[in-house]
Amino acid sequence: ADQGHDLAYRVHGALVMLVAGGLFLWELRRAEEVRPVLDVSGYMDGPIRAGVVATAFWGVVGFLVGVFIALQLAFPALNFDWAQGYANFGRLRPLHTSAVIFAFGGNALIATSFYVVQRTSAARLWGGNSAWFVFWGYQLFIVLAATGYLLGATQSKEYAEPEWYVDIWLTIVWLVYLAVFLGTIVKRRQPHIYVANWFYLAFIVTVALLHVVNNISIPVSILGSKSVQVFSGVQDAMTQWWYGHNAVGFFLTAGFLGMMYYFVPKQANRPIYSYKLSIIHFWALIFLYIWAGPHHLHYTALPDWASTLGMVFSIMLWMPSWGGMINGLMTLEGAWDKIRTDPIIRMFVASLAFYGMATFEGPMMSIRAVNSLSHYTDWTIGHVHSGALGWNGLITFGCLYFLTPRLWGRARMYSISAINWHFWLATIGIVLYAASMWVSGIMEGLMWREVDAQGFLVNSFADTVAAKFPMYVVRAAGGGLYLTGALVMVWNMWMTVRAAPAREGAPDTAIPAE
Ligand code: HEM
Ligand code: HEM
Ligand SMILES: [Cu+2]
Repeated sequence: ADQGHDLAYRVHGALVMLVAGGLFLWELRRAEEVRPVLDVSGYMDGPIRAGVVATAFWGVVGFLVGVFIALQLAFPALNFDWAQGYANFGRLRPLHTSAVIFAFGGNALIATSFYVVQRTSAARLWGGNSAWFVFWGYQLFIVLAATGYLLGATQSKEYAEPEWYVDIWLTIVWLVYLAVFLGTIVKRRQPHIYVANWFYLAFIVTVALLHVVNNISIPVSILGSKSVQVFSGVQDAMTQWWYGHNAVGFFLTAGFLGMMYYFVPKQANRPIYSYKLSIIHFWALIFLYIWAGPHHLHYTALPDWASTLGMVFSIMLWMPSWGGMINGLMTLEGAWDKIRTDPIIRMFVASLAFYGMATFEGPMMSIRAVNSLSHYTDWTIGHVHSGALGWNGLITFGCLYFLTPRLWGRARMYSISAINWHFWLATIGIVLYAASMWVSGIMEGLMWREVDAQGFLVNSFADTVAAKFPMYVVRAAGGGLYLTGALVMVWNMWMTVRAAPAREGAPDTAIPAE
């Protein structure tokens, strides 16, 4: 904190010092305390409750920043002069992407994976308080990353912006996460390893690998935040998009499929449609995803063959993706009426529909001819958000509605009609977001390539920016609706914990496996 070469490093030094000091005092104060012996047969749900709260909290923060940067794009005056260098679009954009993917999505994944692995293994989380370390260690990572962006510490790799010391910290937290998850599986009392755990495990292992390889860098000084990448030029670009694409594939897809495979059958009260299909599409998905990264680098210095390879694997990826969607949707066979009566099921179904849409659109955009139109345009942004808001967002909301009453001993959510409101606010928000971005993306793509009879470009870049204004306003409005829905959810969760009727019967015990 005292010797750091730059502001971010010094602030982070002070922050870590405060956290360490606080922990020291906390440990000291409980040193004399007699601690109750934990009920060894019960599940460890404390870190999951904390994770549910953190998911909702970071979700609201991330959506709020999303709406604000959407407004900044429509109304550039919102890049206030007094906030230049801290809260302009360039600083806030990575804050948004990390808040929604890693803070909102990551907390949802950690919390649900801890819930699912205990229930399906009939075992308490392995490693004593390690799960708490994972939870708090991960929050510290989020705070270091977020404050780092505002203070200008970034290695400029999309979705991997944090600097070297934050990366090292995340690696430690992540390895403990892996140990807790694997340890629980090893000590399971149910011989079978349920398929949801396969997806979660693939997510944890692959993200560890991606994170470490993409962040190999040498710090300029041990007392400063700046570091230099080991790879350079096109190798660096390829490593980055191998990482970036598989962050989508394993963070936003495989992990969330783990959620899907537990919570959709549970909420529908039906077995999954096909166990065989789940195994086939699991192996196909993880094998194909790893090769598709070059579709982010079409028409660059990347060799043609690599770009073709990425395109071919992306197109093949359509099949295992839809395998997951079909397996989720068909689980409702015989229970389709629930779509009408149960808004949580409706959220899951809509989420799977958006997953299907995004994984059809992605392979299409990976075709070089299509990409030459879509790349650099808002079409990509629309694709991202139909996956992120539709698939990741809605399935997470469904899981939060499933978990909140169960984790706080309530019979049900406080208000079912508020879930309905949330569903419609979110769905209309997504439709406005995706539709406006399709229009604006295809429009700007076509305007950029329009030439007159002499072969001169017809439109200046500024013309295309001006033409996008109405679509930017519609996108911001869609984001506003989505954010409002999330606030309704937070209110509903709060009221459930405070005022919903208590659940009858015994609390969960670890036998038999659910
Ligand atoms: C209220 C909801 C949201 C709004 C209004 C919003 C808005 C935005 C805006 C304005 C951008 C910058 C686009 C640009 O640079 O042209 C962006 C980027 C991005 N957002 Fe969101 N967002 C929202 C929710 C989410 C969620 C829930 C996720 C993920 C789970 C997400 C993931 C991303 C990603 C990955 C990018 C970067 C896209 C790229 O570089 O291609 N967003 N968002
Ligand atoms: C079969 C599945 C998928 C394929 C083949 C695919 C393919 C693609 C392609 C070709 C691009 C545009 C690259 C460019 O022009 O720069 C892209 C961008 C992106 N996709 Fe997908 N996609 C798939 C599914 C998804 C899903 C389900 C999500 C979200 C949950 C997602 C999130 C993203 C993000 C965040 C980007 C923007 C990356 C960036 O430039 O910052 N994709 N995808
Ligand atoms: Cu990709």
